[in-house]
Amino acid sequence: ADGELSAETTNENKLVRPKVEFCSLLQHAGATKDVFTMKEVMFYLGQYIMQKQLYDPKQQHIVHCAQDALGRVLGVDSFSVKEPRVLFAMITKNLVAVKN
Ligand SMILES: COc1nc(N(C)C)ncc1-n1nc2c(c1C(C)C)[C@H](c1ccc(C#N)cc1)N(c1cc(Cl)c[nH]c1=O)C2=O
Repeated sequence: ADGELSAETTNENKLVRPKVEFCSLLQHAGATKDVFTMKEVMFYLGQYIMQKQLYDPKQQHIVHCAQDALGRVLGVDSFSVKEPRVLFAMITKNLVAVKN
């Protein structure tokens, strides 16, 4: 059904190449390469969010990113970490699949 996460997207071993601005954001979180697995993308984004404390102090599953490069890259002012479909949809717009 539409809105279903494609197995492709959520396959954490899938190799992807982040677009330029997204890649510099991952590098800000410590990444040192330009091809990642989806699992690595989620790890570095998670590190970025925690390091910059972008989560809401009260509702910690909400990430506020309107004033941050993350918001520009994902195209939203805030999101919930409890919405995998929404999250993967925003993230995959910034990735190009790597043919291997
Ligand atoms: C604000 O978030 C948190 N705050 C706290 N505090 C104590 C304040 N503890 C844990 C989390 N937290 N929960 C989840 C995640 C985190 C951290 C690593 C951001 C990750 C995650 C979420 C969003 C992106 C993006 N852009 C990347 C990774 N995540 C994941 C969500 C999905 Cl859909 C796939 N993989 C994940 O790791 C979760 O469920």
